Amino acid sequence: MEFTKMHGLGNDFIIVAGEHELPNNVADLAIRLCNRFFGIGADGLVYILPSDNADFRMRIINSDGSEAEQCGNAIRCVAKYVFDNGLTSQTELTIETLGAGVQPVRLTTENGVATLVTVDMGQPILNGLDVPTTIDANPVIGHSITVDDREFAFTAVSMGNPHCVIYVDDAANFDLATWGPKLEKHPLFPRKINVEFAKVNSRNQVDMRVWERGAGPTLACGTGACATLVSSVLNGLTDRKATISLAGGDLLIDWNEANNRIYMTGPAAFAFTGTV
Ligand SMILES: N[C@@H](CCC[C@H](N)C(=O)O)C(=O)O
Repeated sequence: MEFTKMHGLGNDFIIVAGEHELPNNVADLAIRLCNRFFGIGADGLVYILPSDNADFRMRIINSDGSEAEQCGNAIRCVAKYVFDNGLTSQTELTIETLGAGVQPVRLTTENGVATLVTVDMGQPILNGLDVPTTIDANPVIGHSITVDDREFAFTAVSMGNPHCVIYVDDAANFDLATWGPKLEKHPLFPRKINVEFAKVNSRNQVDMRVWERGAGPTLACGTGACATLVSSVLNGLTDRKATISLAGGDLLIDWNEANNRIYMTGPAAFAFTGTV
C-alpha cells in the first residue's frame, strides 16, 4: 500500500488515495499503521475517496481505530494533496466529510503548490443533546463537570465532531495527560469528546492545547480551534475573528455573523511518501 505522510501544524496523518472505499479492516489498519513504535506513526489514517456529491470525499480514522466525523487539519491536507498531485487544477473545490457534510475549500497557491487552505467548516452545533452531551440545554455554556476532586466549567460545541472547551490559567503547561483522558470518557459525553484547554490572551488571540478523542494529545486540532473560537465568542471573551495558537502553530478562525459559518485558514505540509 502506498501512502503519503502529511501534517497540519504537526497534527499528522497517513494519507491513502486511489481506493474507492475503506477496507473492511480499516480500524485494525489504523491502529497498526499509526503506532509510533511499530508502525509509520500518525494521529490518524485518512482516505481520499471518490464522491457523488463533491469533488472528493475523505474519511478519517483516529489512531485508536475509531472513526471521526470530521477533521479540520486533515481536510486541509487532503486539499493540498489533490491540488499538488494534479488530481484537480481547481483552487476552489468541495470535499465531502462523514459528519459535517460537503465543505467548500479555497486554496492559496504559489508556483503550482498550495501554501494556505481556507475551509468553510459550516455552522457550529450548540444544542447540548446534539453535540452530543447528556445536557438538555442550548447552548451549553460554562457547565460544571467534576473529575476526581477537581471541578471544571465547559462549553460544548460540535463541528460535526464533539468538543468541550475549558478555560485554564496556563494552557501551554496544562497537565493534559491527567485530565484529558478522564474528561474525554466522562459520562456526560455519550460519544466521548475532544477536550480543548484554552487561555484567552486578548480579544483576537487564544492559546489552546488539545486532548483528542481517539488520539490523545496532538500538536493541533482544526475543529478544536473552531470550537474554541465559538466558545470564546459565546462566553464574551473574544471577537468573532481570532488567532488560535496551538502547540504546532497558529490557525485563523473567523465566525461569520451574517451566515453563521466558520472559516478556518492554515497551512498543510508534506512529510514523506512510502510503501507499507
Ligand atoms: N485533529 C482533528 C480532529 C480529529 C478527529 C478527532 N480526534 C475526533 O475523534 O473527533 C482536527 O484537526 O480537527
